[in-house]
Amino acid sequence: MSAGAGTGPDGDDPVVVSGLRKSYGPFRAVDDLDLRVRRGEVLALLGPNGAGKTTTVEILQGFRRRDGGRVSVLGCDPAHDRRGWRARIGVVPQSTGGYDDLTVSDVLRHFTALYPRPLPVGRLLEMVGLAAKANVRASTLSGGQQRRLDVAVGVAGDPELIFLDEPTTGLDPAARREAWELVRFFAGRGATTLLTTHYLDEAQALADRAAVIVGGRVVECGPVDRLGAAHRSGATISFRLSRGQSASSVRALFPQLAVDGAGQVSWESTAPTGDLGRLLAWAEQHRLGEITDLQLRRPSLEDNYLRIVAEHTGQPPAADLAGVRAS
Ligand SMILES: Nc1ncnc2c1ncn2[C@@H]1O[C@H](COP(=O)(O)OP(=O)(O)OP(=O)(O)O)[C@@H](O)[C@H]1O
Repeated sequence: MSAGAGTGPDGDDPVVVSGLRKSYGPFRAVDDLDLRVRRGEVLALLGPNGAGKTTTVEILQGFRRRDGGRVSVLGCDPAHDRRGWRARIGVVPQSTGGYDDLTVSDVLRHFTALYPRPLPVGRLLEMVGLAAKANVRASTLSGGQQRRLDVAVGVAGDPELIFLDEPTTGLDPAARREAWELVRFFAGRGATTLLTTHYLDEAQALADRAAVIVGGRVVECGPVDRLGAAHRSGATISFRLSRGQSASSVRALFPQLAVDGAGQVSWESTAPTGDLGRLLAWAEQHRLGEITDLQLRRPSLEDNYLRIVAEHTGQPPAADLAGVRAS
């Protein structure tokens, strides 16, 4: 990786954004957005369609002008970027291609020539697993191979900061896993990565932290496994009633529970250990033996994400819409 990131008033953080604003006509697409990406981390940018992710990222890359706010990327303002600054960032956009009749190695020779300290073409080919395709026309590559070439192009200059925009959209499961390995590979080299994705499993697998953008601002930012922790209960407890069994006695213990038409009982518990203890004592008292399908489920990143988005859009989470809540 290239050395020499400057340390300025924002310390060593490669990306520092505060109060960012951008409107399209009367519509405010980015509205007082704050964000920090720390050196060497993978930060996932999450948010529903139209939340303002692409607008923000393109401002950081110097491809769009902002209306207001402060932006520092590798110590520089992207609105006044210099050639040297651009060479230190790598961009893998959502779709590239269009390499026509060039071979894979021609494409990489072309892009590496644009940088002062590029990675050697042979090295790039090996990194992305395309060495065997070096002399093949890029236009004949499969979708997954094409995406790997896109990644190689994006990192040709050995960047300190990599922007990955939905890197695995359209890839089959095996190609997705390979793309993940590439992200890990560059993270392992010390690069900082800003990953935009709609896949929560991808964020979970790759990111150190995640920022959720809703309505043009960051509404939540933190370690992926703690996202939304401040706003949610501990776990969902569920079990199935036996045939002919009534929920009334257990409802006396847990008034918030819901029972669906199939006798599935569930409730959100803020104290799951205590609740489980009381449930087991209830089962013992009623001589129920085994409790059918007893489960304690911690919220997944997806549950937390949907809840955060719901809180900030006023829409119920999709999971609640799908589930049967009434008794
Ligand atoms: N050039 C433009 N002119 C007018 N409106 C735009 C323009 N670019 C984006 N918008 C609007 O700004 C809002 C934010 O768009 P943006 O592409 O930044 O969202 P996003 O979070 O990247 O969405 P997605 O997840 O669908 O890619 C959307 O309502 C979009 O329609």
